[in-house]
Amino acid sequence: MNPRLLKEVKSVRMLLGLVVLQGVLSGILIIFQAYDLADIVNRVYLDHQGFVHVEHTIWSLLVIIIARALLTLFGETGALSLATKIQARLRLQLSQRILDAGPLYVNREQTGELVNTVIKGVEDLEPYLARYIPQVAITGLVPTIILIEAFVKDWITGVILLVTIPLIPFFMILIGRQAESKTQKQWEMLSRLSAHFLDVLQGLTTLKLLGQSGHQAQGIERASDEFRRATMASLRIAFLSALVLEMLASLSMAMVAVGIGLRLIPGLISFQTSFFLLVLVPEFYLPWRMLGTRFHDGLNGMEAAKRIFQILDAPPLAESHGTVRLEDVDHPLVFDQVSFRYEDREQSAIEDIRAVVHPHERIAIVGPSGAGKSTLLSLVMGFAQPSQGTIRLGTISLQNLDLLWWRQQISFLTQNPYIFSGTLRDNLLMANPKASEDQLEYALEMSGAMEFVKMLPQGLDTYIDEKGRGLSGGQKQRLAMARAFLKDAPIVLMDEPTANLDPETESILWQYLEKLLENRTALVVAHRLSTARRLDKIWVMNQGRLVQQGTLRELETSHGLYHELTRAYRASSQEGLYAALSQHAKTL
Ligand SMILES: Nc1ncnc2c1ncn2[C@@H]1O[C@H](COP(=O)(O)OP(=O)(O)OP(=O)(O)O)[C@@H](O)[C@H]1O
Repeated sequence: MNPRLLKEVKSVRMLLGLVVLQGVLSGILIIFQAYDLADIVNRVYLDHQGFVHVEHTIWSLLVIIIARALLTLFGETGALSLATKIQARLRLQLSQRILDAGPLYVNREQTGELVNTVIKGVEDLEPYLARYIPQVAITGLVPTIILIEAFVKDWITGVILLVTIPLIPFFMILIGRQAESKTQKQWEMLSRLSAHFLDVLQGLTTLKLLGQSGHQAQGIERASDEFRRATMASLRIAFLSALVLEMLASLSMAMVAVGIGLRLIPGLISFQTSFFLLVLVPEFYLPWRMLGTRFHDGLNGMEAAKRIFQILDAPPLAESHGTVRLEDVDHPLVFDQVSFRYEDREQSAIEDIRAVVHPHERIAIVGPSGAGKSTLLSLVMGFAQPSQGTIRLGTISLQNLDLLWWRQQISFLTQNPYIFSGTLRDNLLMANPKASEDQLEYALEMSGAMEFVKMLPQGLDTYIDEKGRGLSGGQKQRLAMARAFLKDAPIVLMDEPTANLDPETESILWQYLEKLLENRTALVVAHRLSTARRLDKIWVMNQGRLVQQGTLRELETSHGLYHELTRAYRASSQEGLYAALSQHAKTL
């Protein structure tokens, strides 16, 4: 068993103990049941005794049957509650883990596959935890008790049982190995199918415009066909296993029956003992047969457990666990030889950045695609730790700061702000749950969102669908800005929030953004030169390095990269800016 899952199971060992105890008690009752049954048949058919003589045995049989039914009921409930307890805890741990790991981790993983693991994977654990695990313990105990009883009653039957039983686990292991690899394949195929489907959903607009939706439908069909084949292959193994177990158990039972029959005719064994043994022997093999079936039912869970613990135990993308909280953030933000490399990349995304952001200074970061601008912001937000060097607030390394506190000091505006399903009010209050109605109104006014919120039928209580469907890009940006005003954090990070908007909306929004940036420290990834010009200083990045920095005037008068950029920008479009930047950087 997966050692990590074992640890989880151990945490509910009391419950597991009760479930196994129920199985064992039920097994012991089977012996009494067989005994009563044999006694009744013996008295009525062989000794021709009347009802009065067997009445108490019939009552005893009835009590045993009812007791076994009750035990089964308790056992089932206990096993299910054992499984749901572990499942609930794993679901919580997984979501916590994914939330803690942050956006860089989620970007790295395939979202569809993650969803599949958290939802279906955890669900698949139920048959494994509730049925297979208790059955392992029951299979170890019940046949042993029956075996001892068989030896006591008739040692020849005992020997036959003892000799035939190892064949069953032997074949189970043999077939089990095959089944495991087939189930692994089945799980991979399902994950691929989920990931593919989610990919298609998220990229539907692009696919439609590229005329690729038909092609993708074929892709889904292919993935689904592969999944079907993998499922059939694992089902074939499960059927084969059931067949082999059934055959082995039947053959063994036949051997016992022949052995008893041969001795019954010459009177070497009594009828009652023979009947008792014949009723009992199938119960000896039953736990093994059930173990086989439950093993196959639980295989998906075993496979899912591997992936679940892979996620839970993956090295964190380095959330820090510092505890330092400062009075305020009016200290320089120092980048001291900062480098960062993504785990699966050879080249560093950030290379030896040395710079200082003074309090209330507003920095524009420019550079071509892939220069490392977003990664730099991620490092500041603590989504990952530098591979080398440190980022410090004054003298304190970000790693030593209490991350929760640090993130409270930061507002982040992106190109595509996320609006959660819920009311507009819910969305705004996320930034400051204690905000008063006045503060909400102020934030809406300051971000220019009031105008359109007023027009909505239910104002702030209007329900917004997933991802802010029904709102324009500019409206979403205004709401994001309102969140930033509400949060009132002293540091603002932006990944140029107006980059996707038309020039007119952009210039209106900037009137509000400038108010937001007043008296705050800001790092703004600028995709437009006009944005860069609005801020105090400009950092020019290329291939992870900070290749130039200074005020607009300094950069314009120096014969550096920025000079090239502005020339290119004036000569053509913003694409020209970045093309020139890349070209220039290569010659540096
Ligand atoms: N999650 C990730 N895993 C692995 N590599 C990544 C990841 N995110 C970014 N990178 C790589 O790191 C480098 C820097 O990327 P980054 O997104 O920081 O650049 P950028 O300057 O913000 O680009 P853009 O302007 O296109 O957003 C790139 O080479 C990119 O491929």
